[in-house]
Amino acid sequence: MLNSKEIANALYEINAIQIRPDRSFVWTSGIHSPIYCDNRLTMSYPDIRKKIVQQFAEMVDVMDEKPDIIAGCATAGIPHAAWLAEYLNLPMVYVRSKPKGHGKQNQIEGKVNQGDKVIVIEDLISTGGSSLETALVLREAGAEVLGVLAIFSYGLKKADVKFSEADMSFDTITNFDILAEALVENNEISEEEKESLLEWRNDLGNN
Ligand SMILES: O=P(O)(O)OC[C@H]1O[C@H](OP(=O)(O)OP(=O)(O)O)[C@H](O)[C@@H]1O
Ligand SMILES: O=C(O)c1cc(=O)[nH]c(=O)[nH]1
Repeated sequence: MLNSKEIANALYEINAIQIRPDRSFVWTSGIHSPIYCDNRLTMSYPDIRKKIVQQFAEMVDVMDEKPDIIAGCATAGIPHAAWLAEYLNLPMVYVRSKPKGHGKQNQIEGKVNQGDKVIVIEDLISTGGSSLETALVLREAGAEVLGVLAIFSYGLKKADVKFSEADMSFDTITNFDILAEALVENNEISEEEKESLLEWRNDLGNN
């Protein structure tokens, strides 16, 4: 069973979550945010990264189709993809955000054959732009992308829309609603501050 709350609490405990009410965090999409979730820190905690891999493995286990390859989304998805590929004893590739400007000009590093079934691993989904792009690059290369799995999602409606328009599925271990509740339980934010963060997210998702 997915342990969404345990992973949300773990992110809080390793200080992966920072709050700035002045919205001075700038996301990759250009959005100015009052919160930043730095899942890269999980690399430094073997117990937590092992739990994350186990959660991903459980998600793969219940999928109708099984992957031939695990793909990492550059850069923060790459280590988790590597650990999952190792755990499942599967080949791994990673996908750059754009083709390399020298050498072989690759965007996909590693070997993907026509028709290979691939699962994309990402650390976090905000607007979904980065992970969906990774999945589409693999699809364009002839892979059958079974879906995107990520540690965390903000639950923005625009990400849902984007994925559904591309006929791509995604799932995450934990999400913003669960994290916000964990922050209240840990006395990091008040119930009112939680409501205000959720309202900010809901407004953002619809714009
Ligand atoms: O869903 P999105 O709106 O695309 O946002 C999420 C992306 O943003 C972060 O990556 P970042 O661009 O900071 O690069 P990194 O992975 O190299 O750290 C994160 O790791 C995701 O890849
Ligand atoms: O959208 C982003 O760029 C983003 C948000 C966030 O909370 N954490 C992160 O690593 N990236």
